[in-house]
This record gives sequence, structure tokens and C-alpha cells, in this order.
Amino acid sequence: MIIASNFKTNYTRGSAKAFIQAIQAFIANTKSEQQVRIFAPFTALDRFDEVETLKVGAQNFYPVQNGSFTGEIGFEQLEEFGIQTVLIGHSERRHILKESQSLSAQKYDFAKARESEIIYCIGEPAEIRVQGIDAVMSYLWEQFEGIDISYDKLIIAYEPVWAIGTGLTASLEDIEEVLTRLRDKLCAPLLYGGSVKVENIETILHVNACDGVLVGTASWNENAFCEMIRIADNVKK
Ligand SMILES: O=C(CO)COP(=O)(O)O
Repeated sequence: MIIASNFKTNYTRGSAKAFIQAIQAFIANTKSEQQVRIFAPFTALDRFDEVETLKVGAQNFYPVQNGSFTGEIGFEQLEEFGIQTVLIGHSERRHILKESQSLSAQKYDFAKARESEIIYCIGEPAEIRVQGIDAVMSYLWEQFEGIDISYDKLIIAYEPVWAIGTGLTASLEDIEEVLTRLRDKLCAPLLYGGSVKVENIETILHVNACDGVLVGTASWNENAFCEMIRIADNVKK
């Protein structure tokens, strides 16, 4: 399964390095078979001695190799650190940073052309959720506009906006219903994100169509993140 941590705007260069090294040691000691991803801030990216199952990724990039885009990070700056996995379409970029679907699609095409693994995030806000599952699904399908769903390095993260950073996890029925409907049309691995923590990860991972989790807040504690990896190791699917 895929167990991913999104650091968001947390951790410094030093504290991120210590965290990543601790997770590397944990994976080596426990021989965990989980595919672990850590999305660190740009300033913390580096060449880490990655174990095969742990990749450090970028939370964002501008869809250029390099150029005149003041304040942005292109792929050249990611390649310096051997970054092979990126997040695209996170709800904080869509809603807070006002990124359009068309910019997400441009980023997607760019990362795909460079054969990067892509964790592509989708999710509906609360006002759509209250309208029921059909409204939720049509909102989610719109977030696939311009996205090549047949890309073999695509991973999809379903993160309901109202469950992110709020402590409100979607119910198991909600998660199962959405992931099953996505699974009908998509072959890519499916992750759930939104207030995942040590206390609920096991039941979420047992959802049939769920191939892993993308965790924010609860993963920012080294011991908790290790515990989540350990729990995933014990979930038989
Ligand atoms: O946004 C998320 C991961 O990308 C989820 O964040 P929380 O786990 O803090 O709800």
C-alpha cells in the first residue's frame, strides 16, 4: 500500500532531514513493504539515500524546465535532487491559491512527459457533499478534465475538502462509495486523505478499493507516522 505524508508548510531543512532519516531507519529495521512517500517543502529537498520503498517528493512545481517565472520552482530544480514524485491538484492549491483545472492539467502533462510519479488530488467541498453522491461524483469527474487517466505512474488521492485538517474524517461508507465509483472507471491506485490518524487508518485501509492514504496533520509526528506504516504492514488485503 501507499502511505504518504504531506508536510504542507511545515518543517525546516534540518527538521525535515531528521524526520526523513528516522523514517528510513524505521523502514530498514522493520523491513516494511509499504510504499512510503514524504512530500517535503521545496527548501528541505535534498539527495537523501532513499531506500527503495521511500521516495521524497515535491508538493508543487511550475510546469517549465526553467525560465523567467519569479518565485516559482521548475523541473530543473527538482531534478537536481532526483525528485521522482509530485503532488498535483491539492485542494489547498485549488482553493487557497486559486489554481485552475487548466493549470493542474498543464502541470500533469509536464510531469507525465518527464515520467514522474504523480499523486493527483481530487475532492469536493462541503457545499457539494450536502447535495449527495451524484453531485459529489460529477464534481470529482470535472477535476479529471485534461488529465490522462491511463498514465501508468498516476496515483489518485481522494481528499474531501471538508475533511482536510478539520479532524472530520469521511465516514467509511462515504469513502467506500466514492472510491468504488472511481474504481469503476480508473485503474490507478486510489488513496484516501482527510484527517487520517493512527486511530482510524486501519479501518480506512480495509476499505476494498483503498490502496493507501495521504496524511497531513497526524503524520507530522515521527512516531505516529511510523505507527501508521506499522499498522499498514499488518493489514492483509
Ligand atoms: O491534505 C491532506 C493531505 O494532503 C490531509 O490533511 P489532514 O490529514 O491534516 O486532514
